Amino acid sequence: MSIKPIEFENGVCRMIDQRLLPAQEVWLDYRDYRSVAEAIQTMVVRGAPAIGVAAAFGAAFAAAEIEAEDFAMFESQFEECCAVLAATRPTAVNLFWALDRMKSVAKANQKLSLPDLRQVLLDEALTIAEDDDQINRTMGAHGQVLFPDKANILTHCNAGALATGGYGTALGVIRAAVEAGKQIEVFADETRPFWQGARLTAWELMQDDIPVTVICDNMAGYLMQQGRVDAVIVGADRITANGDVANKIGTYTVAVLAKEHGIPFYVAAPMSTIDLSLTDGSQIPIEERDPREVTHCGDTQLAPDGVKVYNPAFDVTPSHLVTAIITERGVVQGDYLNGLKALAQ
Ligand SMILES: CSC[C@@H](O)[C@@H](O)C(=O)COP(=O)(O)O
Repeated sequence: MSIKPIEFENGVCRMIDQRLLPAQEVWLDYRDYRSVAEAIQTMVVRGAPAIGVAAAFGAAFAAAEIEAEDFAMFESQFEECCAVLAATRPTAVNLFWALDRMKSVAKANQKLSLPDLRQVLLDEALTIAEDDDQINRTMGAHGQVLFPDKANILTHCNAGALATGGYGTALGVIRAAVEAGKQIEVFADETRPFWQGARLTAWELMQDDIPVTVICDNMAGYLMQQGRVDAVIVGADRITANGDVANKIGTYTVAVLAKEHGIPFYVAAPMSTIDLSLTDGSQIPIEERDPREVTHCGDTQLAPDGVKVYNPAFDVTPSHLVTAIITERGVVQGDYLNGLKALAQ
């Protein structure tokens, strides 16, 4: 069993507030697209696929709020609402993928009455959510064969059930290995500044009784040097046509360390994270977030008042450091340019 961070029932979208985990398990109710946009921006919901699922429900709420006499009028208002949702976070391409899918579905059903069109859009959001869970299970089955029994696996950030429609990408592969009967130990980087590893990965793996040890971000090299890491697996926010991978800040550092120590570095991501419109990682927009995430931990101040802060939320790992990319359509190794293109066809 694994948690689903986004649920929908009786016209209400419920999301577990990931800012409060693991100390408090609070579910928040959403009924309109502006508050969904705020939930994405403030990281109530986070993780590339989960952001896509939330945005799809946001778009469905927007459709329910729009009053229009014809499709042209509906479409222009719908696009404005989708632009509000799209402006929340720039790096994870799943956000734009989900909104584009909702806009295409609206266009394809433009002959429907407004109530029917609203229902079709809500059904599409529900499908995006359900499909994501299934995609992750398929990805897990493809990826778990890469892990030997008794493997110690290092992961960065949270690419688990909490970051998706369910089951997880990187943690989905780990779950699948455990379900296949393998004994797996996980090292979770704490993942400063938002602590996705210490707070979220540790919490969800403990819920499923998968052994996990939290380490500070600067401990990964020491562990690798001691031969205590057999493989690294992470998720992705955007993968470009040549296989460059944007993921949580600090992922690049882990990939360089893995290369130095001859440890395989795997990336697990659904096809909706692959952006073939970008040739390489230098074109990926990198989000910069509030300096307070660096200077404070909750209400505790960690750095002097007024100090200059730089807070990029993601970095790009060049494809030559990536051993394989695991998707629901199969595993690509080496020639990412042709391999990813072939999977996308
Ligand atoms: C399956 S999630 C993959 C990535 O989205 C994840 O590793 C990550 O970087 C999340 O960043 P976040 O800032 O928490 O949204």
